[in-house]
Amino acid sequence: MATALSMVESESPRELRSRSSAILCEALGGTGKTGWAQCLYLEGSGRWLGSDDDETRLACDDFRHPYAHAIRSGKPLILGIAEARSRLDHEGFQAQVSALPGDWQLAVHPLRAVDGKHEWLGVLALGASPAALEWLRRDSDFKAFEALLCRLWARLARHRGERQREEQLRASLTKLSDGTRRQALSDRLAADLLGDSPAMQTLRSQVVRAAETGLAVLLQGETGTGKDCVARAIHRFSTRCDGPFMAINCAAIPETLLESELFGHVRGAFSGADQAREGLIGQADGGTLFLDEIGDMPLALQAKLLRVLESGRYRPLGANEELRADLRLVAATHQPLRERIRDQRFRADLYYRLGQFPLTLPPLRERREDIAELAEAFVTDFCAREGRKEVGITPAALRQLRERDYPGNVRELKNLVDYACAMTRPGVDIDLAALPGQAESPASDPSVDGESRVTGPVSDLRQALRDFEAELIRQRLLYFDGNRALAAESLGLPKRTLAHKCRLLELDAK
Ligand SMILES: Nc1ncnc2c1ncn2[C@@H]1O[C@H](COP(=O)(O)OP(=O)(O)OP(=O)(O)O)[C@@H](O)[C@H]1O
Repeated sequence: MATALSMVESESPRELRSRSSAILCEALGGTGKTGWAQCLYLEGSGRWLGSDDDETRLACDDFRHPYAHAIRSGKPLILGIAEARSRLDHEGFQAQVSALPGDWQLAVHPLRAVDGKHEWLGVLALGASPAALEWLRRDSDFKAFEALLCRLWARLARHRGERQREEQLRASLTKLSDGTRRQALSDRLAADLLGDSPAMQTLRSQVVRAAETGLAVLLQGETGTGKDCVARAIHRFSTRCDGPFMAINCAAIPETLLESELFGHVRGAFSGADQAREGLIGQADGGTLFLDEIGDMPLALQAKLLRVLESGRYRPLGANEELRADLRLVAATHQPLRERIRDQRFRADLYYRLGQFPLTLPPLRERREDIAELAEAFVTDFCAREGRKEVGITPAALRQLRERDYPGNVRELKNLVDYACAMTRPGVDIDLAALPGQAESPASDPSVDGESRVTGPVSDLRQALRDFEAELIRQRLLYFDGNRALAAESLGLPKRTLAHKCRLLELDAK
């Protein structure tokens, strides 16, 4: 009963084999010195037998060991150890029996399931004196033991097989659902980060991956490629989405103010600090801190930022105590940070810490196929913003947009489309003439006639250009109701240059 219980309590075929071998060794003579027993298992493919104790593999069609004979005949066999040593020269088998006394015998019992399936399980190898083996074979308990072993083994093996299959299924389901979930997130992201080019698809799936982790993300890309959009998306798709998203442009804030903006200060920390103020690091606790233009951060602050990233601790200006903040950092730059490191203007250790998950945003020139989708979306946005009926873009204008260069990337394209929308009569499709720099094209809007035509025969090119320039600026000023800032922006000119031209051309704002 104790033997049966010990076998029944086995939780795996391997454990059952080990317990059974120990029980048999003991039955054959106590400590194992007078008996040897081993259960070999038939590997899943049915091609070889293996031992739990070592790496031994014994092929079932290799008759240089006795197990192949027992499996082949389906019957137990018995042979003297001395004979086995001289006749059966399989290396693995010889290693098994080399330590057994020559006057012992080896009994091999093929084992198969005793249920309807009769699957082969393995073999039971017993070494002992002929008398001990004879006694064992005659013992009715041994038959019961063998039957129990086969029954339990088959059940455990099947159960295990099912469990493994279940685990595999679960794993593949998880994988599948992970994949499906990520795809769904990527698709959702496509509503904000437009573009169907392979580069944008890759970027969106990287954003989803980055959002899943808590790693610091470094966004690198030219101006206007969408770094700000990506930083916000990473926050929105992360587990921190309910926490704050704090953003700061390190280039836009004077060096002296940047530290207190980031770290905060206590009352009286510096002259004018009549109130304590929490910095952005503290405010971003539980959320995301987005540091734009990180390449412009002064070296002294870089060291302090590194400390925040390494330890989660920071000290507000003038404070004695350190505070803790749990935040994810997303940093962005259009600068080649490696060059800044070479120039010793950026810390290499911070660069590597920031770039735990580096992401590079492709410039628009490398994904021209996205221009049409972007332009159409920007027209739709404009119409919605201005409460206008939705319009399209003519094929000629679209072709022109695709062929242009955009050093300012998507931002430049967006501004251009906004301008073209503004220059087009409501309800009319955006045509070539509405795009800046389209002097020779027919105008879709009478208001831009003056911009797009050089009238009369030209006998003096300089004068014609001056007239054209004056007319163009006059029209723009009219269009923007005399607002020089808007007119200058729409012409890609600094405000001061436009003012200068107005003076030269004797144009007034009104
Ligand atoms: N893939 C995109 N789909 C839709 N809009 C985009 C995309 N990429 C950028 N934009 C738009 O272009 C403009 C500029 O984007 P953003 O500010 O994110 O660029 P940036 O790389 O952060 O620029 P900078 O380096 O100058 O700060 C924004 O209006 C943004 O909404």
